[in-house]
Amino acid sequence: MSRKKAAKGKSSASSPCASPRRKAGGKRGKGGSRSEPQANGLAHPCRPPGLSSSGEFYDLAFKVMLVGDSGVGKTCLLVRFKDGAFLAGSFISTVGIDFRNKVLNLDGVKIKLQIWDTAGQERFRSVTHAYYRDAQALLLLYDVTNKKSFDNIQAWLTEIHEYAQQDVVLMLLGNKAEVTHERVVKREEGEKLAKEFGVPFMETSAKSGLNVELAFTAIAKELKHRATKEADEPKFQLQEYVDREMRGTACCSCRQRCSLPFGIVTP
Ligand SMILES: Nc1nc2c(ncn2[C@@H]2O[C@H](COP(=O)(O)OP(=O)(O)OP(=O)(O)O)[C@@H](O)[C@H]2O)c(=O)[nH]1
Ligand SMILES: [Mg+2]
Repeated sequence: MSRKKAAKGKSSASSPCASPRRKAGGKRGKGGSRSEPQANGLAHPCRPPGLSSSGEFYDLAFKVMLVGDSGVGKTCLLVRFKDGAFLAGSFISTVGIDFRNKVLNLDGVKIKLQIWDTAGQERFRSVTHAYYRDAQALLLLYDVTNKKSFDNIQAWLTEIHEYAQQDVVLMLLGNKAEVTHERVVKREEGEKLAKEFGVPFMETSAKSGLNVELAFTAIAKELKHRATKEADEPKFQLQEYVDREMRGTACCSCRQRCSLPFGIVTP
């Protein structure tokens, strides 16, 4: 029996192609390979789940882009998330653009994130511009020890507004949060700016691992929700999810996700 026939013969309840959420449209991605994601994140509505480049199967795939000034820690954040390691030592600035894939299992659904690591240097800006329109989510970083990177956030938001998809999932991250002595941007300032622009926010540290997993998971949850939600389902509240998750594992004084068990007060 051909695939087409089988799909026709199935009831709408059992056929993934006939279900409303699977029907959501979208072009096939560039290259049109079997596992290439569509614009709405589905690997392909009538085909088995895709296979990532690392050989892992996935149900949904999304493109996430890391943006922000040079040196804020985009590459380190990605390496921490992908490999669980911190790139210490001398700073090697990204040239152009690079990407890594990671498959997450969220409530039994395998989500492939294709994460694009952009160069923060001004001279590569035109390269970055070309990738914005394909990104379904953006993580915009500043460095809490670098005021200029924080002041530039507004310019980044203007650029995002100009080049990214209108409904792109966006989150602001204040990175290098484990640094205490050289910190020049308070968490409250980051929160205030994010509120002003209606963007979810959290502080991260690629060095300590603080909130790194949470940042990517929150983005993936939002994208999954958008791709699979039924019409009457309420919107996924990204900031609420992040706040809840941080509260769940927070120590009493720093209100941040850290390795200390709940109830331990840091000095
Ligand atoms: N203390 C601390 N240092 C960090 C952290 N993340 C990155 N760094 C350091 O900051 C420097 C820049 O990090 P990168 O990840 O290369 O910065 P980038 O944003 O990718 O920079 P470009 O590729 O030029 O855009 C490196 O020396 C890192 O070791 C962090 O969370 N804490
Ligand atoms: Mg880099």
